[in-house]
Amino acid sequence: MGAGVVVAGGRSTRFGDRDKAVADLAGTPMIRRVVDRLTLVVDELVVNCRRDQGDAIEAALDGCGITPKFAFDETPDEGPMAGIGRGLRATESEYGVVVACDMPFVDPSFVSYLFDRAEGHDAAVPRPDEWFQTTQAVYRTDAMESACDRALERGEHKIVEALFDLDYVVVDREEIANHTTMETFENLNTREEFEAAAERF
Ligand SMILES: Nc1nc2c(ncn2[C@@H]2O[C@H](COP(=O)(O)OP(=O)(O)OP(=O)(O)O)[C@@H](O)[C@H]2O)c(=O)[nH]1
Ligand SMILES: [Mg+2]
Repeated sequence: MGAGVVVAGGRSTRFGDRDKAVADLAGTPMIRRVVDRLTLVVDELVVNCRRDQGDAIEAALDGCGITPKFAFDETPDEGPMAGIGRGLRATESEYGVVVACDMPFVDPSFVSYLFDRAEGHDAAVPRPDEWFQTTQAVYRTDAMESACDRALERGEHKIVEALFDLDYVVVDREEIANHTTMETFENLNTREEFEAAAERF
């Protein structure tokens, strides 16, 4: 097992005037759903967010299986890659799974499979289509943390720019299909998507 790093420092602009991380999704804050799935397969938990989100997220996670460690953004709004680097830096494990706070269907058994696939490499990243699912991927914590720093120094903000600096394993569409369903990657951005997803819990 390794660390779970939940990235939650976004502004939820497509969602509206509230922080989607703690929005009530069929009776449970969305981030709590993510964390409750992750705690089945990690032994350490870090939440990355802005300092002003801390109290609400801490309340949403009250009583969950693993007491979260908070890794607040040094500078807000630097993008998810900065958040990933910040979160990974706070971990103690060799490997960590990064999951966005808006992926409430994340499949714990698939996360566990990603940890196995990353062994001996710097990362295991699903690629179900042309896009890498960098916010549901396992990274060697120290390697990705420094790759994020280097990318930021180069003025790059895309998570793949950090990934491309690493020895990474691609988990392709067929391999994904053998271990989970596409639902694991579903991320909720708008209130419409959120309300439609709530019906499925
Ligand atoms: N730390 C940090 N995390 C971020 C930042 N931007 C996005 N994220 C996180 O990255 C993940 C994916 O981001 P989005 O789906 O775009 O979420 P968002 O930015 O809150 O929402 P939009 O404003 O609608 O784009 C979410 O878990 C966000 O919380 C940021 O600037 N800093
Ligand atoms: Mg965004």
